[in-house]
Amino acid sequence: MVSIRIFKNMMMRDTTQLWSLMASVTFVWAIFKQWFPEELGTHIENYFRKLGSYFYPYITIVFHEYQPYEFQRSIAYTAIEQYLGANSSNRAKRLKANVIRDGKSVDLSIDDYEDVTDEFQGIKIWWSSRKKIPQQQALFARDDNEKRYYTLTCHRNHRDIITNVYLHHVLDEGKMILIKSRQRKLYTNGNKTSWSHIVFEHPSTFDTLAMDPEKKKDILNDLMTFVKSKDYYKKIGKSWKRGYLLYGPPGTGKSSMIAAMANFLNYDIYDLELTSVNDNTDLKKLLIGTSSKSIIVIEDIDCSLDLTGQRNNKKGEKIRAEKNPDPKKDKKKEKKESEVTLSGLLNFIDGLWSACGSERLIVFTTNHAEKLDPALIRRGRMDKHIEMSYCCYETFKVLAKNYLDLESHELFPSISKLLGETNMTPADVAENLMPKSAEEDAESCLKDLIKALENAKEKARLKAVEENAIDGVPSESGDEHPEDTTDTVESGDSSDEDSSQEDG
Ligand SMILES: Nc1ncnc2c1ncn2[C@@H]1O[C@H](COP(=O)(O)OP(=O)(O)OP(=O)(O)O)[C@@H](O)[C@H]1O
Ligand SMILES: [Mg+2]
Repeated sequence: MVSIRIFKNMMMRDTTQLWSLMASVTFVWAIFKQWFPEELGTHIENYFRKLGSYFYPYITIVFHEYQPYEFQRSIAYTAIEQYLGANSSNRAKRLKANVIRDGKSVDLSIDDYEDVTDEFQGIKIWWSSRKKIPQQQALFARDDNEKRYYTLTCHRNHRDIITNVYLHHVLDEGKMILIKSRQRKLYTNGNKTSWSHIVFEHPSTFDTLAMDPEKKKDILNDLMTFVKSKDYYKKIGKSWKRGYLLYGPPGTGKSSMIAAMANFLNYDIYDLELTSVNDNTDLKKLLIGTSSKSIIVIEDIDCSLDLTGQRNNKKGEKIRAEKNPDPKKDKKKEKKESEVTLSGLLNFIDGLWSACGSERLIVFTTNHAEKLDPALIRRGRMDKHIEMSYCCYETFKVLAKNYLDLESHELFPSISKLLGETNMTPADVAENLMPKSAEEDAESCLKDLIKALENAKEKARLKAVEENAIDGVPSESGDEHPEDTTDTVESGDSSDEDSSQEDG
């Protein structure tokens, strides 16, 4: 330990001495250079450079905070700042603190003029944090004009490993730390061509999401494989993106699943409201403006986009009809607004989408997968189709655990039976499981649910009787299996067979 410290001090002292010697030689040479013919001057300079590199076996790489003509902070500088903050905070003597996440955590980085060492595969690396202060800075001026930079110094024998391996390691790790510590954002296209955002703090996670455990595991595996597959996508010549189609009746957890995905991957969400986008050009502008590590969501795709290429804006129409009773005006507006087409969206997914940015998920949701054009949801565009279905017993067990802290109860078998006989969405089951007053205990919540399931079953039965009567089919009242829609219970496949599929 002591010997390492002595060596380090020697190294740093030698480095400093050699630097000052080199600086003096450079200065003297700058004075004398003008007296030599140009060609001879270049020869002498090259000779000195070789001689210098013989005596000074170190190389230094500089990372500036701002690159010339760039207004954004350099990504490399920011990543190094994070890396050094995380890896040297117990070795550096002075650190800068930045409070993030509404004061809940502190982000550390090494202070100006601080030197720290790092070790990589047995190689020693010296990092320094420096800044250049403009010569004429007002006494109390802010430090906006100060030019900060990091220098990395290492032995020239290790040049290849440092530049090809170590720097990648530093940048990747720095970026990972940055992603973990940053506040995630939910972007919406309030303006026609730009995004506005708020902090994304949806509490949904894969733990709180109730669905068949096998399906959940499959989705988690798919997401984990995706995030680790940068090199694989490159190898197969595909852009690093993946499309998900979430389909199922309202209240089955499609939006909750998107929030859980974002929380799991630490991604931002871009919630794209197609009905407020003017045309394909604006759509492109918006999509190009998205950043990597994000999920681009288009909810209710069947309501936002008509498959003939014209939009069928149900929500928009309703609002317009209320606001603007003049049908002519309405038509005009409709014409103006109906310029985002299916082909525009497909072109984007296939063309620009593939060419710009990476590490993005695009998620479509719909209540009616059968209405969607097969071209839109074919593999390659929507790679994974996930059905969110009615509450089955497995789903109920997750909800009971989350809402009531119950893993088993004598009423569970009755609930399991009823769930097999009628369709109820997880949203409705969750609502029934939630205590409505401080006095209500877990058992009374389960009883509420049983009552609601029995009501739903009865409603479905009556509806079936009614429909059969209209069709002229005599029906036996009582024990037929209810399969049709009621007010609170949606029709559909209540089977919990895994319908999510994955491309090869
Ligand atoms: N699978 C689920 N797991 C846990 N909670 C759920 C689930 N499905 C629904 N919920 C509850 O119901 C509420 C509504 O669910 P969500 O908005 O995710 O449904 P959706 O499928 O997106 O519906 P829609 O098609 O109407 O948009 C959620 O806030 C959540 O509390
Ligand atoms: Mg939804």
